Amino acid sequence: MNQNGASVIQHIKAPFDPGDVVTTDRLNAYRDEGRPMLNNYARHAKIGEGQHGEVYLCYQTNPRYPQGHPNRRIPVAMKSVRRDNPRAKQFRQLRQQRLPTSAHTPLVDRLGTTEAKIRKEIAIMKKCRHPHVVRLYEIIDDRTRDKIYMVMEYLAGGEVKWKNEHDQPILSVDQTRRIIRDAVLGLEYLHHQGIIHRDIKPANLLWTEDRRQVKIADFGVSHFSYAQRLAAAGKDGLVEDPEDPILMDDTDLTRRAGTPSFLAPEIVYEHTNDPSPGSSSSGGVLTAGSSSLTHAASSQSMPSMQRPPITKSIDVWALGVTLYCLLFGKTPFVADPAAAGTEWSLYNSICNNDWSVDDTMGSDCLPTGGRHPTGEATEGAMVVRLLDHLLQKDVKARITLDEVKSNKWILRGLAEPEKWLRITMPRGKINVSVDETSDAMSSVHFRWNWGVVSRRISSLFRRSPREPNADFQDARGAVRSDPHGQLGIRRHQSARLDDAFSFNANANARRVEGKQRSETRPPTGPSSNGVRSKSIERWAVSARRDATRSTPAIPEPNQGRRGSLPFLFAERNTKYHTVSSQSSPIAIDKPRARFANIFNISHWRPNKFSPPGRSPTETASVSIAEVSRRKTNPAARPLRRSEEALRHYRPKSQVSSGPLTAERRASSWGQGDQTMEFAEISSLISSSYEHSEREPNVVSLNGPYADRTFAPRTPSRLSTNVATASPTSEDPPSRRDGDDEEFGPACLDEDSSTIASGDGEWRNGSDLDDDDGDLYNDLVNGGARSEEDDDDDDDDSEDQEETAVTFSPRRRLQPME
Ligand SMILES: Nc1ncnc2c1ncn2[C@@H]1O[C@H](COP(=O)(O)OP(=O)(O)OP(=O)(O)O)[C@@H](O)[C@H]1O
Repeated sequence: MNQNGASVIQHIKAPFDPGDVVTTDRLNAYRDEGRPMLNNYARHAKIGEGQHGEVYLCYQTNPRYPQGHPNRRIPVAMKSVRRDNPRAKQFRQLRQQRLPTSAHTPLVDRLGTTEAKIRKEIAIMKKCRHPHVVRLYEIIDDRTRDKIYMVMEYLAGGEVKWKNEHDQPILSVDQTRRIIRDAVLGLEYLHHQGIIHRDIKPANLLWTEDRRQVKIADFGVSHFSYAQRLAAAGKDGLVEDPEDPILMDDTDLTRRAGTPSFLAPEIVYEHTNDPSPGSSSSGGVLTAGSSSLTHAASSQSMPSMQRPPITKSIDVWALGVTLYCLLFGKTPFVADPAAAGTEWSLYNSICNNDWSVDDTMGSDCLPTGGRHPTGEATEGAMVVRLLDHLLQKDVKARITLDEVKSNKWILRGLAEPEKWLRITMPRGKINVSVDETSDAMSSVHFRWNWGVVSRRISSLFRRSPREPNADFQDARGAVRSDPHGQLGIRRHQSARLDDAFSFNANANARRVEGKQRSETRPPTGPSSNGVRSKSIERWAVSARRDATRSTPAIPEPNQGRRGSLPFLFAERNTKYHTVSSQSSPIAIDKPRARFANIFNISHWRPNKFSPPGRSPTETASVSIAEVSRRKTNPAARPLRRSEEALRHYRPKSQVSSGPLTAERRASSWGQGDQTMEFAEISSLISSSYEHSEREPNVVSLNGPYADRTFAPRTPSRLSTNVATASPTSEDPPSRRDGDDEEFGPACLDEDSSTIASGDGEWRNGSDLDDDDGDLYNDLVNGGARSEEDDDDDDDDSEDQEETAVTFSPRRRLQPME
C-alpha cells in the first residue's frame, strides 16, 4: 500500500455483499481529448477477444482526485458484449454456414441468446469476491444500446501461457505448483458459492501484473448450481425458494460446455467403450505426441454406460488437465489424427484411454519417474500421483478439491502449510436468495409503445372487479417508470451500503456536460436512512419513504427470507402491505391505483418472471392461485426439474417421493455448514501471511490476500495495488516483455476455444461480433443513433419513444400492523 492509496484503503470496509457490483443503465459515449469515453471510462487498447465480444483496457476517471493524482485514473478491463438482435442473428447464421469444420470451433449458440448468456455470466460474477477470482465492478447495461459492458478488475499479466512452439513446457514446476494452488483456492471458493466454472484451463487463469498470483476468469459457461448453493449454505443458511426463477436448474449441467480437451469423461460419457476408427479395439493407442506409450486405461475406464452425475468434479478434472498442460506442454488426451471425426476421437480418448508422462516435467526438466512411479517421494512421483487422482475417469473415485488442497505436492514449499490450510478455508454464511442473481437483470429499459398503452388504459376503465394480475402488479409497487423521460444515469445498488465511496453521479454528469445537460438529473440526495440510493427511481423511492415513515418495523417470522416475488406478493395479502395509495386495500379499486398498474412493464413484455410461453399476466395470476393452493396443501408443490435430474442420477431406492427439499438437494452435494464471515477470513488471512521469496504468489508480506481491499463498490474504490499498477501512463501496464525470459515466450494455446452446446453435437461458427460499430457511430455522430441501429433494437416496436424504467428487486415489503 503506498502513501497515496492509504487514504482510500482505510475507508474500505470488507463485508461480503454481492450487491456491490454497480449497475448503470445509461451509457454515454463521447470523446474526451480524442479518446473514446464510455461514461467515465476512457477506452485504451484492446486486450482480448472472446466469442461474444472484446475486452479493452480502460481507465476509470475518478474526479474525486485532483489531476495528476495516481488514483485519478484506475485501470480496469471492460468487456463489451453485443446483444442479440435479428440482424446480427441472421448475419451469424449466414456466416456459420460458410465456416469450415474444426475441432476447436466454439459452440455457443445452443445455450440461448447471447444476452441470456452474458446475463448469466454477470449474475455469477456478481457473487464472486475472492483474491483468486476476477472481480466484476460494474455493469453498463443501456437497453438502448447494442452492447452490454462489464467492467472488471484488470489483470495486466495476461493469461497463463504454458507451451512454446515446440510443445515444450515454459513454466517451471515451482511456478506450476503456485498457479495450481491459486486455482485451487479460487475454485474452492466458487464451489462454495454454488458455482461450477466449467471452463477451467490455463487460458482462463490470468496473471496479476507482478505475476505473483493468478485469478480465475471467464464465467461464460459457468453454472450456478442450486443444489451446490444449498449444500454450501448449510442447514442454518437455507432460505429455499423453489420458485426462484433465476437460480439455474441443475439439468443445465447436462449440456456440453467447456473446452474439448478439458472436458471430463462424464460430460462425454457416450463415448465410453466406443473404440474410435483410429484406435485399436482394445481401447486404442492414441499418441499424445509423446514418445511414451499411451495405453488403454483398464483401471480408469468409466464404470458403466449410464451417465454419471455431472457435478463440480468436472472442474477438478479440468484442473488435472491444466496441471498436465503446465507440466508437459501438451494436453493429456488428444484426438487421433487418423480418425475421421476428430472431436469424436478426442472424446473417445478422454473416456477410454490413459495418459502418458514424459521423462521430465516443467521447463526445469525435473524427472517424473514414469507413469507409475514406485516408492520414493520425489517431486515427480508426487505430481504423477496427484495427476492420477485428478484425472480419475470415475467421478466417484476422483479426488475432491479438499483433498487436492491438502495434497503433499500442493503444500510443498509452504512455510506453514497448516496455517495456510486454515486461513484459506472458504467460509461465510451463504443464503440462497433471489436478490443476488436478479441484480444482474435489475435494470430494465423499455420504449413506450403507445398503442399498447392506450389499449391498457381503456381496458383499465372497462375492468370493474380487480383482477388477480392487477393485485400482483400493485404489490410490485417498486416497479415504476418515469414517463417524462427525465432520468439521467441510473445506478442500482444495495441500499445497505454506506455512502462514503458511492459513485459520484454528479461528477459523472458534469463530465458529460454539454452532451446531455438537458436530460441528466443528478441524484437528489441521501435517502432517509442516510444512504444515498444509486437509483434515481423517484417514484419508487418516495413510495419506499412513505412506507418507512408510516409503518413501524415489525420483525417478520422469517426475516431472512427473500423469496420469489410471486410468493411474497401473495403473502402480502395476509401478512404484508405497502403503505401507499396503490396498495391500500381501500384504494384498491380507485382508478389511480389502476393507472399505476399500466406503468408496470411486466404487463407489456415477457420478463424474467414469465416462463417461456406464458404471458406475465398469466404468470402473475397463476402464481397467486398456486400460492394459496400450496399454502393449504404443501404436497401440491410442483417438482423442479432439478429434482427430476436428481432422480435420474441417484438410484431409485435413494430417492424418496415428495418434493425435493433443501436438505435432499444439499445432501446430493454433501457439504457442511459454514459460519465464519468472509470479512473475518480476509482480515485473518491478511494478518497471517508472511513474506516469502520462494512463494511469491501465495505468501507475501501484505500478500495477495492482504492487498484485498474487499469493498471497492465502484471502480473508484479499487485496491491500491490495482490503482498504482499504472498510475499515470497512457499505455496499458502490459504483459511485460521482460517476463518472457522468466516465463517463456508467449505462444498460442490452441486448445483454448470454448464450446457450449445443448446436445453434444458439433457445430461450427463464431459469435464474434463486429467492432464497436455502434459506439463509433455514436462518437462520430455526437451521440445520435443511426436509423440502422434503431432498426436493431426496435424489432417489435410500433410507435415508440424512449424512456426508462427501473426495477428494484431489493424493495422490502412492510409487515402489516
Ligand atoms: N479482467 C481481465 N483482465 C485482463 N485481461 C482480460 C480480462 N478479462 C479478459 N481478458 C483477456 O481478454 C481475452 C478475452 O476474454 P473473454 O472472456 O472475452 O474471452 P474468452 O476467454 O475467450 O471467453 P468467451 O468464452 O466469452 O469467448 C482473454 O483471453 C484475456 O486475455
